[in-house]
Amino acid sequence: MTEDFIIKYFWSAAGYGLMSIPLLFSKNAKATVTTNSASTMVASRTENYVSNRRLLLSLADAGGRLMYSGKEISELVGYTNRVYGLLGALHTLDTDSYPVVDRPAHLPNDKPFFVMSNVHGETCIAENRVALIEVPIVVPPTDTLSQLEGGDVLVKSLTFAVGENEHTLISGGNGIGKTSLARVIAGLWPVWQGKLEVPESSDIFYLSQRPYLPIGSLRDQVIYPHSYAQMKAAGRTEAELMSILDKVHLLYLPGREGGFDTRKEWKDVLSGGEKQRICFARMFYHRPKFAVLDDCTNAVSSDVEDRMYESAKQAGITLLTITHRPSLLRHHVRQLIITGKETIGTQPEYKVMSLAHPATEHERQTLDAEIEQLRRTLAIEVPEWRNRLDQVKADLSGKMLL
Ligand SMILES: Nc1ncnc2c1ncn2[C@@H]1O[C@H](COP(=O)(O)OP(=O)(O)OP(=O)(O)O)[C@@H](O)[C@H]1O
Repeated sequence: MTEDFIIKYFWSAAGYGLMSIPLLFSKNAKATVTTNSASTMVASRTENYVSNRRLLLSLADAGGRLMYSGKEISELVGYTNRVYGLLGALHTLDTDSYPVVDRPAHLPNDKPFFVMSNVHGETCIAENRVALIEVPIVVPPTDTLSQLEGGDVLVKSLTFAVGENEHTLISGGNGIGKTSLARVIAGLWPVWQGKLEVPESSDIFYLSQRPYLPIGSLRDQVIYPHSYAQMKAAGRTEAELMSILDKVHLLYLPGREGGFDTRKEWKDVLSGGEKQRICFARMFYHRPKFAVLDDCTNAVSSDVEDRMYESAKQAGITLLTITHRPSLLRHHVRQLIITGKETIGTQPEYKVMSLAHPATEHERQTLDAEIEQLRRTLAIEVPEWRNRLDQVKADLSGKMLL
C-alpha cells in the first residue's frame, strides 16, 4: 500500500512543491509591476506551469518505473541464477566430474555419506525384469548444506526383483521413498551402490502422480511422446486409438471435442480423472513390457480403475504400482512394503510379501454367493455358520476378498 501510495502521489506532490518555490519565495513574486508587464508575466508563468506540469507527470511515471524495475531486476536475478545452476549442472554431467567432497569428521562411522562424486552403482539392461540388488534409496544432495552432510538416506539397501507378470504393489507411509524408488528405476536419481537391472527404455513406461499433458491435439495427448509423423510411420491408426480410448472409458472424448485434431488447453479442459485415464491410454498405446504406475489412478473411479488394470495385465504389461489403495492389491501377486525411516532398531526397512494369485471373476462370484448364503443361514445356525466362514476364510487366504 505504501509503495503504491509513494508511486502515485509522492513524485507529483514533490513536483508541485518544487514548482511552488519561485511563487512563494521569489522576490519578484512580491514586486510591484506595471499592467503590461503583468500580463506578460502571467502568460509566461502559465506557460511554465503547463510545461512543468507535463514534466511532473513524466517524473511521477519515471519514479514509479524506477521502483518497479527494482522488483523486476530481482526477478531477473532469480531466473539468471536458476539458468546458471542448470547450465552448471549440465556441464558437470557432460564431464561426469562432480566436485569431490570430503567426509565430515563429525559424521559417525556407521552413517553412510552420499555425495555426487561418490556414485559407485551399476546400471545394466535386463530383458525381462526390473531388479535392484543392494541399492540404497537416497535423495541426491542439491544445496550446499546437503552437499556437506550427504544426501538424505530413505532406504539403506534395497534388494528385490520383478520378473514378467509378477505384478508388484509398492506401499508405505507418506514421504517414505516410494516415488524416490521409481526415480532410481527411471535413472533420474543415481544408483549409489549395488546394481540396477532395467529393460530398454522403450520397454518400460512411467506414469507419475501428476499427469503431464503436452501442448497439442487430442491425438498428441494419447501418443505422447510420439509425434503424429512417428505414429504414421509405425503404421498405427486412429481406429486403434479409439479402441485404446475404449479401454480407459474415454470413447466419448473425440466426439465431444470435435475429433483427434482438436487443439485445446487440455490441462484445463479435462477433469482430474480424465487426465489420468488419458495417461493410462498412453501406456496402452506404447505397449511396454513393464510399467511403473505412481499413484496415477487416485482420481479414477474404482470400477473403471479395475477394468484398466485388467486390460493392462491382459496386454502383457507387468505392473509396478505405487499406491495407498488396498483395493488394488487384488491385481498384484506381490507387495513391497517400505517402512524406511520408521524402522526401529535392527528391523528391515522393507518387506516383500507374496500375495496369492488373485481370484478370477468366476471364483469371486462363486465365493460371493457362498458368503451371501452363509449370511442368510446366520439367523438359523450360528455355530455352523462360524465354522463354514472360517473354512471359507482359509480358502480365501491371500485372495483379497475378505
Ligand atoms: N527433489 C527432492 N529434493 C529434496 N527432497 C526430496 C526430493 N524428492 C523427494 N524428497 C524427499 O524424499 C522423501 C521421499 O519422497 P517420495 O516422493 O519418494 O515419498 P513417497 O513415499 O512417494 O510419498 P507419498 O506417498 O506422499 O507420495 C520425502 O521426505 C521428500 O521430501
